[in-house]
Amino acid sequence: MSRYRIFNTQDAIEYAREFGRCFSSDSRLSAEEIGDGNLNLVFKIHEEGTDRRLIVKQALPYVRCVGESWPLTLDRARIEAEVLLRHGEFCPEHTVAVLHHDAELAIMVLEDLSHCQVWRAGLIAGKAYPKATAQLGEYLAQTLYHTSDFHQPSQDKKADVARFINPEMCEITEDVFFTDPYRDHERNNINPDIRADAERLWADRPLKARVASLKHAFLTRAEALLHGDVHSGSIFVDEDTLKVFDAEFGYYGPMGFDVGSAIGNLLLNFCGQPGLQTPEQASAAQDARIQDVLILWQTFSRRFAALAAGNRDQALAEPGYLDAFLGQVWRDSLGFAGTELVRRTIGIAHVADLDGIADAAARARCQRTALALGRDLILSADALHDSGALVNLLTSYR
Ligand SMILES: Nc1ncnc2c1ncn2[C@@H]1O[C@H](COP(=O)(O)OP(=O)(O)O)[C@@H](O)[C@H]1O
Ligand SMILES: CSC[C@H]1O[C@H](OP(=O)(O)O)[C@H](O)[C@@H]1O
Repeated sequence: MSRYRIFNTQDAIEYAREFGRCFSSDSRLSAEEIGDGNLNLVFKIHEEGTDRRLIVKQALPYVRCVGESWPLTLDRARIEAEVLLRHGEFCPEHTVAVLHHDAELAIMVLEDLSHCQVWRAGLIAGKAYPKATAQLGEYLAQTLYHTSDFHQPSQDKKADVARFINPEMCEITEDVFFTDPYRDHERNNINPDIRADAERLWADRPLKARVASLKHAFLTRAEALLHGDVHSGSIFVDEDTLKVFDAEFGYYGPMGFDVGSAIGNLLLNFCGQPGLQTPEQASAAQDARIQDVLILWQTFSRRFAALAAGNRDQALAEPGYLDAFLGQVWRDSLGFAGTELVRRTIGIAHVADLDGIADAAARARCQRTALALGRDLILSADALHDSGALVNLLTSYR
């Protein structure tokens, strides 16, 4: 019989005391449930009179934001813990630390990062984190390179592809990223003011053909162990720190999906700026987001190339191949970034960068920008040969 049960705050306190190994036995602990994501319970445990804190995260047997009508595998908690541990081997400075996990209870104990801010909230508030995009590029290069065939021995990699197969979570992405937003589906969440724009997208056959090819890449290309949902709400930052968390969608997939999700979320913030701040502030923030995208790609691609210079596979080390491969990752990233813009605007899961805009007319304008830019990125990914071409495209949306 399974030991699984849904935790309350008292269970979380006892669990943290036993497995967190940082609280003294006679200390008084308090807990609050702080989960604001779509899927899980998250408890913050605090030792009274000290600054010692831990996080206890537990998967529910269903999608939290929908309810018990959408059952969901508990194995996602094992995957999340194991992806974070694996990414932590290669990039400990930018991966949240997993202190303990238990697959049967679908639970993990994490370092507490509440001294940092969720990046999305910071970007919406107009805060600058000058190191963040280079740090994220470093995280992506380290984790994607070290779990790819450029580094992993072939048999080890295939065993890991099986270990991280994650079919149920991938199916969610396959549906909510690549399928639902391109047709009239009950799971979509569409602002009535932009319904006509969504309907135009549903009739756009060249666009849907490109989305089909991106979905096909997501279904078939096991290039590296992805985080699987690198959005700005899955990243904590402060002036010096960047830490990625929430990796339950991890699996072996195309690298451009992680890079593109990160770029897409920077661009969602770019699109929301005219509705979030004064025109002068919005203009400066949009410049900053364009720079962020460039720095992210530059750091990722340069670090990846430097790591791959020492790669083990003689055939993959053939001169010219690495450049060709990174060119493919660039094109994939732009396409996947486009699908992130579209799905966060009219699909099931939205973002505060757009939905948080108070004025309804401004919100609709920014959502239209996100849809149009998303469409453009998907359709023109193969023609945007370098970052200069991307800057020109983004500048035309300012
Ligand atoms: N390690 C952590 N430290 C501090 N807060 C955290 C930590 N992990 C999660 N949280 C908080 O809990 C929220 C939900 O966590 P998340 O992992 O995104 O859940 P879900 O899997 O349901 O999306 C985050 O937005 C953040 O506020
Ligand atoms: C019904 S799952 C939709 C959506 O939820 C996940 O987001 P979060 O990290 O905020 O929990 C993921 O992006 C899924 O696509």
